[in-house]
Amino acid sequence: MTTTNNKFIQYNQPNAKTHQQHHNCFHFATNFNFSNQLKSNGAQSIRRRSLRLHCQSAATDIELNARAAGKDRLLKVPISNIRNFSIIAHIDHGKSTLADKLLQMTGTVESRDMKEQFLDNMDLERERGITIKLQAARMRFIYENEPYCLNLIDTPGHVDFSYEVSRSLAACEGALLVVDASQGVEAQTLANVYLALENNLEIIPVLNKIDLPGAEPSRVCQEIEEIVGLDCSNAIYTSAKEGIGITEILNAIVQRIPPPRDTAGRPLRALIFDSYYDPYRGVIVYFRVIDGTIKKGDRVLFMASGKDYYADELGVLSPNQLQVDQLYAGEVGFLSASIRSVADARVGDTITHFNRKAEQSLPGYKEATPMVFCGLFPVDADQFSELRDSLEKLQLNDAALKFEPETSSAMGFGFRCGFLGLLHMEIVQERLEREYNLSLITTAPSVVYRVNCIDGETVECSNPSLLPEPGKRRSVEEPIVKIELLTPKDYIGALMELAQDRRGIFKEMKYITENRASLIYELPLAEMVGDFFDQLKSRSKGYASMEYSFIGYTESDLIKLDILINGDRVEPLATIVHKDKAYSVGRALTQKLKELIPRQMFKVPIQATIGSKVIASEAISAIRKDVLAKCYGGDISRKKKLLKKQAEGKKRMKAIGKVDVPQEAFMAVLKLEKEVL
Ligand SMILES: Nc1nc2c(ncn2[C@@H]2O[C@H](COP(=O)(O)OP(=O)(O)OP(=O)(O)O)[C@@H](O)[C@H]2O)c(=O)[nH]1
Repeated sequence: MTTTNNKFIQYNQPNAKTHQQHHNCFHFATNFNFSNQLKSNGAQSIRRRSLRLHCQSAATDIELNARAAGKDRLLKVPISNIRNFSIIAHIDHGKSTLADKLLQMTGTVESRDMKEQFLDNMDLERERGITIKLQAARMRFIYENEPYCLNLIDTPGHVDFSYEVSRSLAACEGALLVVDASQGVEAQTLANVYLALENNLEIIPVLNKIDLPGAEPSRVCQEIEEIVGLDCSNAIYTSAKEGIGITEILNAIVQRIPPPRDTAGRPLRALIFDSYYDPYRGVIVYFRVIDGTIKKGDRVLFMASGKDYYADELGVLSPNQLQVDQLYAGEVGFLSASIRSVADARVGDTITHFNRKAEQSLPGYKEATPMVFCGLFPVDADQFSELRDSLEKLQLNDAALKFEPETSSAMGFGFRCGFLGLLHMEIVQERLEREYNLSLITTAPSVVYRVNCIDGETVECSNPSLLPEPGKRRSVEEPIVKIELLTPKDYIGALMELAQDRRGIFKEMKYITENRASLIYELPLAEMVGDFFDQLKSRSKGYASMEYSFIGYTESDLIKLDILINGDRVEPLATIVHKDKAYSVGRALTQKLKELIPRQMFKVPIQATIGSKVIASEAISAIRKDVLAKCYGGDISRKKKLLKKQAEGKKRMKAIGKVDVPQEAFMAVLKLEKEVL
């Protein structure tokens, strides 16, 4: 890279080293990181193939122009020609398809080998069809014969990661609000728009999927105006799939989104919006320079973690990493500095110079707080140390993952792990099983309770089996969330019933359009962990959407329900329930366990208890070996003798026998019948 002056930056061809390093990065990312650039295009690479065919026949002048520009990695733009933007959308409204199309139209992504590189690493995201982590891509676009640099900062599409969404929005000046024209505004669209408005972003409404027969872009425009209060007179109608309206979007980004402010002379402040761990280079930090400039080799300080490093590598994402010597206010790039764990360079932290510190860090930094906990135990006890190593490796790349050893007489040695939410939990579990080949038993997720003890101490309890005895506790508080449900009016009743069943407290209902209503409830997080979302979807035939945020702790009448199998207390099956539901949950849980635990050679009683009081009980009858099979007809006394002998044998087996409890049984509490809850 050569520098001209502090407003003009020129990037030369990437050097061979960068390519090699980059290749390594992708290769190893399979094991340690499936996020970031992998997502950038990998998840959509299959779709992209079909898009490519379309493009070949429908290339416009602008597209060809942009493609030519994209091939040329030389980039020299003044700050007034930089645009930083994000795409916000509800899941499945077409954000990834559109991002793909933008990359393609600007010639940023086109070579086939790159697709192949991306292709195989994305199993988890591809299967789930969701964006898990964010990433960024730099595009070059020619507008009125002038080159522009458009930085797309992607956002994850799930509420578990809303903090990351807020940080990536804080790194932008504008956002495309993509709404499916056949569906309309959904809860998550709303939540993300509010985040964008909080960050003062210029929002460009984009009505996608206009190729669908059911698309009603003008109705949806009206809906956006009514609900969000956003002027939609200049909304852009697109079909990301068919490549319609893409050029209009690129033009609008240049015309409507303001360029970054030129604050290159100030002390350095760069906002981290993503980071991931690369086993060779350490943590790779993605950031947006808000103020000042950063040079390769600079000694930088991460203000929240207090750690300092020398920036060994500095570069831009196009979307492959290209090294540069310097980045200025307004630009988006990456750095690596042999950082050992993402915890040292967290999303939301501010990078400044060690020797010329910024006075204040950028606002909005938050530590990730796990909301949901569960126990992870290796099926094979020998895998305990492997499990610990794998969790440590995952943690290098995931600052939100927490874990500590847990021992249980029923399960042996394992770990109690904390996650941002249920999706985060599932991702970690799946990665442990797929990438690290571990076979795990997972216990039912629990939230963190706050127990006020009689001795004045307050303890946090994320493991139901460790809830202090009733005699020791004064009160128990549980986390409460505020949920907003958006639903067509036909399902209001069904959803109200659901929220009320889950101890929800009704707060507000309003019709946002003639046909759709918004319902606001406050309800315990514990009631949402589990099948709440599935229930929401099934009761609304898939039409309702939801968004939630944590609001605080509230005292509740909670008790611990224990489960005894064959007379033994099984700690991982203990659960904390509201007093009013204890009996019905106890009954349902014992029945469910009876279904799930296979029959043994002996009779197995299953009991639910509160303290020492049994509140429900079931029994799994024994498998009876047909000891009479060999007695053809004949003597009754001989038969009786054989049966008696069998009964004695079984008694022995019961005494020494061990019940095999399958994995599903540990999740039984999440699968209780609707009427119980
Ligand atoms: N008919 C039609 N389908 C589209 C269009 N854009 C996207 N889709 C389809 O809609 C589905 C969801 O698109 P995605 O791009 O994965 O949606 P997303 O918003 O990125 O979803 P997440 O990654 O989960 O956040 C895919 O099956 C796309 O092929 C469009 O313009 N028209």
